[in-house]
Amino acid sequence: MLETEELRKVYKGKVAVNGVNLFLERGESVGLLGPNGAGKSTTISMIASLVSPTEGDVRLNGKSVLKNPNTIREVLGIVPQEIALYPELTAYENLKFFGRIYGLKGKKLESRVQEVLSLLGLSDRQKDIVNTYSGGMKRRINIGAALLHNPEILIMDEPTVGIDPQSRSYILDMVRQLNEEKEITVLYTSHYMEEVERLCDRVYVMDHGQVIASGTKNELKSILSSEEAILIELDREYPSLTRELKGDETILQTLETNKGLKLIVPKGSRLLGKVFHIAERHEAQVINISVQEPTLEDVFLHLTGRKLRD
Ligand SMILES: Nc1ncnc2c1ncn2[C@@H]1O[C@H](COP(=O)(O)OP(=O)(O)OP(=O)(O)O)[C@@H](O)[C@H]1O
Repeated sequence: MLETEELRKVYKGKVAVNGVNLFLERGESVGLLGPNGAGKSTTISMIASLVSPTEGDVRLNGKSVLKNPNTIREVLGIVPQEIALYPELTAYENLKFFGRIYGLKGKKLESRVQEVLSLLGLSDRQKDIVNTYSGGMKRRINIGAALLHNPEILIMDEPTVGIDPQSRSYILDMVRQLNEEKEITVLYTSHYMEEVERLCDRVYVMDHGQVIASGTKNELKSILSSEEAILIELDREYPSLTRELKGDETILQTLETNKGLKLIVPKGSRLLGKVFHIAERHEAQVINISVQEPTLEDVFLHLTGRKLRD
């Protein structure tokens, strides 16, 4: 349905996107995962015809979007990272304004605004000015603005950054519902791997302007079929213990987490006992120790040597 061909963007000599090939089949929910600065926003801005590529093209049902930018604007809803609303207008007035931009009028506009408000769970608050809303509610209206014209494809640029857990959960459920029930094709950009794991059938992993891996979640995780993670929860930080584990040749990677340490080890290496013993030697108080299957975060770490969020 939608594909990019060797998309490239250079800003004043700096390469932001470097030969990206993506495709989306109708009805799919696809994740675009990568750290800050990976080139995700630039890629989707080119897909939406908001930024012109230095090289490459975007094709919608086989036709060049560069040559016919209006074709994509009609079928695409794009949710930008920044809130783009009029703070002194009510939610209802904002949505009416955006609906008119899409050419909706009269009863059709009114009923579509009410449908979208209900989908957003904000019908009760529609007469309140946007300035009085929480960050999460503003985000929901921002999403609503992209849905008014009933798009076939929805592209979202990190729609849950910096909002409360309740709104986050609401947005994730809503995106799932739009994809599964309304059959909207979704491209979901995020640096939260757990969101991509929850929402998306297929994932592209981007870093430094390039796609470094792609596939279904299981395909990506199978990259790590020879590894597993040991999670150690500690009562506090133990720098000398961390140093020793980082220097241990049988441990592939040692990462500090907010609760303790995560060790990537060869599968079946039975290092649990040894790790426990080392912790004991450093008089570390172990609250919990467990073995975990790889996550998409681990896949990213394996491919780049870095965490998704630094
Ligand atoms: N308008 C611009 N002018 C110059 N450089 C830009 C511009 N937009 C993006 N860049 C640069 O291109 C690179 C990719 O940025 P982009 O915003 O696409 O990444 P991202 O993966 O979406 O990251 P984030 O999650 O922080 O938005 C970055 O190095 C960024 O500084």
